[in-house]
Amino acid sequence: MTEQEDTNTNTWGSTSWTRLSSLRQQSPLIQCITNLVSMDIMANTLLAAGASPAMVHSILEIPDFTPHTQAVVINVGTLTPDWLPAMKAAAGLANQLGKPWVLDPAAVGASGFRLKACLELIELKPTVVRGNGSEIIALSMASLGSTKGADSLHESSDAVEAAKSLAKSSGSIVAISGSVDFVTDGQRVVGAHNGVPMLQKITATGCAVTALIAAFVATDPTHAFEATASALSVFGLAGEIGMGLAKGPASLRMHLIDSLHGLDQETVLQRVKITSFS
Ligand SMILES: Nc1ncnc2c1ncn2[C@@H]1O[C@H](COP(=O)(O)OP(=O)(O)OP(=O)(O)O)[C@@H](O)[C@H]1O
Ligand SMILES: Cc1ncsc1CCO
Ligand SMILES: [Mg+2]
Repeated sequence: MTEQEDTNTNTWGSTSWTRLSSLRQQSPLIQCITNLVSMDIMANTLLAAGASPAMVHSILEIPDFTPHTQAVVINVGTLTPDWLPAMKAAAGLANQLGKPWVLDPAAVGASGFRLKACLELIELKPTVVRGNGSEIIALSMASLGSTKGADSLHESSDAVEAAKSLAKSSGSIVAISGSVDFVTDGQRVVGAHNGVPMLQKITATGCAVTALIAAFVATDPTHAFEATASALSVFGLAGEIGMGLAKGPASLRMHLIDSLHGLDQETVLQRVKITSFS
């Protein structure tokens, strides 16, 4: 994999700023069917960015509620059999209504039950799939493989070929988080370089950035690739600024949310770093 000359950095800065400002103006409603660990940080990340989160996951509410949303996030991090029908109903309805939906295959390699559920959800055509390196490899190979629960045993760069193959077979944009966050549609590959390693020491930051991807895509569903890379970069940038103020993971969590809320145009234009790979 070769990194390309950095000529598009300014374009990506302005793309990221346009997406973040649209998000703040439009304040899209994002339905989150997510794991029990992630609910708080996911809702707070969406609010800080300018979106409206709603943790609505009963199958009885989906026919009334999902049509009013601008995007849906589905995360299998604490999946039990009773939640799966609601996830499928929401994903199916989003698909039918032409709304973007994003899958987070959290800890997909942990069990056959989770893997089968994720493969069934992929059949419902997510707009974007975002996982860490181990999750994308497990999902792409449809195998339990090496995993450490919700944490990754792989570098994100180890999963790029798996991500390209998953993107081609599913038609989804696939994103891998890690030291560089890669995004591919099966042909193009870009890497978002923003972020700090300490983000891994706060639970569910990956889940939170998946929800931010859904919110960015909601503001421009026809450019899901660009919106996904922008969301990953903006979240990483908020982490970098937050890290400058933090003493450890707990205060980083607070400063991450504050920094996302306070991001301004100059900072985004200057510091977003997204490059192309081939
Ligand atoms: N080594 C690293 N350097 C910089 N940023 C990182 C690094 N590893 C992860 N990140 C960032 O941390 C955030 C979470 O990514 P991670 O890959 O840890 O997700 P995850 O494993 O799915 O997390 P979770 O399951 O806890 O939600 C992303 O914004 C990612 O860019
Ligand atoms: C710790 C943990 N376990 C299942 S989901 C989750 C949150 C990070 O994905
Ligand atoms: Mg995860």
